[in-house]
Amino acid sequence: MTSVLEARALGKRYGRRWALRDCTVDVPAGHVVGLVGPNGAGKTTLLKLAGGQLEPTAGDITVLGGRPGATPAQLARVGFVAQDTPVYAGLTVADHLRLGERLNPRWDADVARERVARLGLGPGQRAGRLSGGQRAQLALTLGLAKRPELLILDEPVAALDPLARREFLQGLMEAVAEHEFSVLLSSHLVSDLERICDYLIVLVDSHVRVAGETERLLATHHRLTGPRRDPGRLPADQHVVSASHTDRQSTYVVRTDAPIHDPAWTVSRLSLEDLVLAHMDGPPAESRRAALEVQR
Ligand SMILES: Nc1ncnc2c1ncn2[C@@H]1O[C@H](COP(=O)(O)OP(=O)(O)OP(=O)(O)O)[C@@H](O)[C@H]1O
Repeated sequence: MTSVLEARALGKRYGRRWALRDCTVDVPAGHVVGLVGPNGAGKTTLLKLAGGQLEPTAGDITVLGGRPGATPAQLARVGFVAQDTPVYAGLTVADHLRLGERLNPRWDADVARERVARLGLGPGQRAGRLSGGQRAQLALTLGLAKRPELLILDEPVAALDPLARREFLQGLMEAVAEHEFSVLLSSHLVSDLERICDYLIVLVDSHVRVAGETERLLATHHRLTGPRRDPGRLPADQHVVSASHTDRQSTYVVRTDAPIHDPAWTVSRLSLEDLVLAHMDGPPAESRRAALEVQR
């Protein structure tokens, strides 16, 4: 199956600072992909590289098998809704739909009209007078009516109240079920991502910390609690994601494909939020086994 997003050693540098570095990831098509990470981790940078708004400084990126933004045909296959729900304040809802139709060769006018009617947006209303939630819905409508194979959404629900957020995500999921396209969206709200995403990418400090199908990630991450133990004494196939210790007790989050039989450990599953937080908290991979020594 074609990859929706394939990056090899991808990097973007602003001046001397890397916003994204050594990013290697291969996401199969047909997923709703959540991109999560702390402020400044490089999420918007990765999304803009995927949308063709930025050129890489290093490495390669392909989206749906093509170079992002390289040709009009490639541009037509990818929808991009930027972080600040970009609509034109002076234009009406109907103006936006006309503009969308003019600019997008695969424009689906029925989808646009039906969504606008369902949302109760008046065609004559100016976008500048809409609420934040309505503006987000209008931007989503434009993205959906473009009928992309991949829809990229940069923090689409950040400004929305919980109800508007739920409606927005429901609308997105209904559209995905109906038209079967891939979605790549960033958010700080892991509970929202947990509801709608079946694939997750965690970015930390401009690097991909972990990526994979959420079910698989949940099945291969475990919390181990037991008598204090040095990370060097864990089996080699247990990759330490995060660790904390008291004088007597150690708690590890580990990633492993193998079952854990050690009777010294109490083993528990993680929620997706715990899993994300463990990766965001944990030291970089190269220093994880030395983590206990550093803390002493
Ligand atoms: N145009 C720019 N010029 C210089 N530095 C930039 C520019 N855009 C982003 N950066 C820097 O690149 C890094 C990654 O930024 P990016 O916006 O991709 O992060 P993010 O994960 O989307 O953050 P947030 O969650 O806060 O939106 C940050 O350190 C940021 O300051």
